[in-house]
Amino acid sequence: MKVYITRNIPEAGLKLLKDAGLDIAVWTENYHQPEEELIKVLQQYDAVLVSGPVKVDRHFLESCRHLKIVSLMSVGYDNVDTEAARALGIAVGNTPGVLSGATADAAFLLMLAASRKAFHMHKEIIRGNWNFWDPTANLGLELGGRTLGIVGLGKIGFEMAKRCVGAYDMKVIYHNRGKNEEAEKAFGAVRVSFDELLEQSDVVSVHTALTPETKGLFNKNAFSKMKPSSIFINTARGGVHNEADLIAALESGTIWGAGLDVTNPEPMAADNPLLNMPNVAVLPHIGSATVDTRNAMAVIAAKNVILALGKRPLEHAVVENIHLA
Ligand SMILES: NC(=O)C1=CN([C@@H]2O[C@H](COP(=O)(O)OP(=O)(O)OC[C@H]3O[C@@H](n4cnc5c(N)ncnc54)[C@H](O)[C@@H]3O)[C@@H](O)[C@H]2O)C=CC1
Ligand SMILES: O=C(O)C(=O)CO
Repeated sequence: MKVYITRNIPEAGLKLLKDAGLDIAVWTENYHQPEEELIKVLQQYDAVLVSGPVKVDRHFLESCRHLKIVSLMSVGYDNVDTEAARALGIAVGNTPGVLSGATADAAFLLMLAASRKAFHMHKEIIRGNWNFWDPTANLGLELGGRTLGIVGLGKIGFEMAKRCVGAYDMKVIYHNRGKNEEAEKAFGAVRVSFDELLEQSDVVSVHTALTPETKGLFNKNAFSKMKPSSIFINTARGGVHNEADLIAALESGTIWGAGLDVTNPEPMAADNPLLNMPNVAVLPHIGSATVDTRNAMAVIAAKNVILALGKRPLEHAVVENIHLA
């Protein structure tokens, strides 16, 4: 059986695949393989491990209907047409849980960096602008006892709440599809409407999946309901906020600052105005990028491939394997 990997993955995952006797090939070029070329290559493979931003749409899936599994090395699956995969009998796996702590760390880092203008200060030193200690310059915001509003309180949102409560005793409110009893018990988190969350939060941190309902959720209307002293954090997907509206909200002082690990498009252009705003911190989608987490993600993604090819249920399924033994 042959497995194609769309971008090199940690050795722990490769080893599992090799030890299972699978024949593997990895795309190692310094650019993403063009979609049509990838589809052509995949005609020779039984499974694909998607370890990069590949658009697994209906055209892709119909062109690769022989695949037993699309194994994502990510928890997010907004790049996959899951309805088409289900209809075509192609299993889809993902890697939830193991990346929650690392991604919440990135959200926490962005919150602190934006609140103290840290990335901007770093650039100012490089520019030679560290002149003197000024009692009225470079002032940031403190987080102690403030209100954290989490939109999408699932696994990563929970870890973010844990950090903010532990470090700053922040009050947690949340907006979610369902009640999160564990968070209510652990942090006294209170479920509120989306508008209440916007109006009451000092920090709004987004942790939902990108879906038709959450696409562009943070637009001019949403930002207008936030406090002028508030900070917007997005480590979910860039499509959840409208970038032009975010820039306008920051420029007009409608909100105070922002921290982004995800943008739309990715990569962000080097001349994007957000990169020159003092109260904004941007990272290049590195939420899950720690050695331990990427190893763990690679292992799950590899296991899902092995399970699908062995006609067994996946460890983590977005679309379950219908070809069970
Ligand atoms: N920056 C990065 O490197 C990473 C980003 N992510 C993103 O984070 C997202 C969340 O991951 P997890 O916490 O593991 O997922 P999860 O499924 O545990 O949590 C998502 C939460 O959002 C809620 N939700 C979904 N639609 C909603 C809506 N319309 N309104 C309110 N709440 C809604 C769900 O009920 C759930 O509680 C992923 O889908 C992915 O896009 C994940 C990992 C790394
Ligand atoms: O897992 C995801 O969804 C990511 O964005 C990368 O870890």
